[in-house]
Amino acid sequence: MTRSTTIVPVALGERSYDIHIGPGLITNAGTLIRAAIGNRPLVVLTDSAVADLHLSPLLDSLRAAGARVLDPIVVPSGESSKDMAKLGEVMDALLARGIERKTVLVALGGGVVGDLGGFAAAIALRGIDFIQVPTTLLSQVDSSVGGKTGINSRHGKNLIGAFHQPRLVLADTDSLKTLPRREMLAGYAEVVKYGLIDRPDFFTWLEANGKALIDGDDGLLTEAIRVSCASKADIVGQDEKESGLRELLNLGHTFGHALEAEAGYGATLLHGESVAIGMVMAYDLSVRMGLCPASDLARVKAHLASVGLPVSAAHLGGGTWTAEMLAAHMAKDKKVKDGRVTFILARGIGKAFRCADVALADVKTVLAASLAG
Ligand SMILES: NC(=O)c1ccc[n+]([C@@H]2O[C@H](COP(=O)([O-])OP(=O)(O)OC[C@H]3O[C@@H](n4cnc5c(N)ncnc54)[C@H](O)[C@@H]3O)[C@@H](O)[C@H]2O)c1
Ligand SMILES: O=C(O)C(=O)C[C@@H](O)[C@H](O)[C@H](O)COP(=O)(O)O
Ligand SMILES: [Zn+2]
Repeated sequence: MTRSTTIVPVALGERSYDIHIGPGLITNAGTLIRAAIGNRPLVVLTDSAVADLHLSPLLDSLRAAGARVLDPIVVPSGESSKDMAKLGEVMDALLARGIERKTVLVALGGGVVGDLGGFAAAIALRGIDFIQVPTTLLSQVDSSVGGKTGINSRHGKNLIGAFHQPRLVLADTDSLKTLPRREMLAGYAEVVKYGLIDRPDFFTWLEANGKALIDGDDGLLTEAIRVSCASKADIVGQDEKESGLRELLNLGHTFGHALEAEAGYGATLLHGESVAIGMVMAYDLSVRMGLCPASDLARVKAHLASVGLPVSAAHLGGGTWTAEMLAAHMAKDKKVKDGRVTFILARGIGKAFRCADVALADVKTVLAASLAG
């Protein structure tokens, strides 16, 4: 049986790169990396869970292609590794290995390793190249593409970081076979996001095929990853540094990041879960503002719930969270301009748009409704 690879280009002038999507890419990484960037010293950053599952085949492949491979750097799994202390440890480990400007960091893992590693690469020796080898659905459809890198702060999500594009992305669909179901679902929320932003036909396709792809149907998964990456590449290609259009990729995140901040960046609430709840809130807000048909909110909610994603914040915080607490986090969003948060709202499925003219009272009503379930 042929195991074919799909390539999605990201067109960014001299920072352009390819996203390879398909099976067997980790075992073939050495050849693909050499073809893309030549024979350069490599250092792999990964997390402890991914190291146990996928690090050896990657290192074997890099060495077989003749690369000089420095000792890998392994951080603990999970969102808590996206912090200043861990960044310091990674920087120290990179410098201790004697990296040079031509050394390339290879981030093997989910969005945490990609965001942390990408930021470390952006600042090490004032910038070294990096390659993304995403191993979660979320990182294959979203975080490995587009060059947003960074860490969390006690002031909020991803508040410290840099735009730094990878030189290559290798999304090995075989790696998803070891991914826990909860993580598949979290990644699926970001897949749904693309349908809701501007691809209504994709959302309809997901309504029909979502469950099967989460269950691991290879063909459907590859197609969903391809469409997601193409959607993101299209937007990033037009607005690399988020001066406008790219803000659409934040659908559900203004609310979601507030939930994540309040939850404390741990396993209680995964990023994708917060995005699912946040997208429902964004549609709820759009309906309450008279912008979107209530039937579209119902469709979004029904689909997310049907695959097993959370659609309200009722289960979070043990009844102690308030709309005011969450609204305070939102004031630190990166989309704040002149003190006003730009919200990503929708006129329907696949009709997302940016809106800075939102009343705080409406936002608090939506938050309170979600907390009440
Ligand atoms: N830069 C961006 O554009 C962007 C986009 C979306 C999300 N993000 C960020 O990505 C992060 C979330 O990424 P994530 O959902 O991939 O989480 P993650 O990196 O924490 O990975 C999820 C869990 O799955 C494990 N894991 C990873 N690959 C595995 C595999 N193949 N088999 C078994 N276990 C595996 C990890 O060890 C971890 O425990 C958040 O910090 C979010 O803010 C960034
Ligand atoms: O790439 C983007 O742009 C996104 O907004 C993608 C999001 O899914 C992602 O979670 C991103 O990290 C959020 O960015 P932030 O700038 O709001 O921190
Ligand atoms: Zn996200």
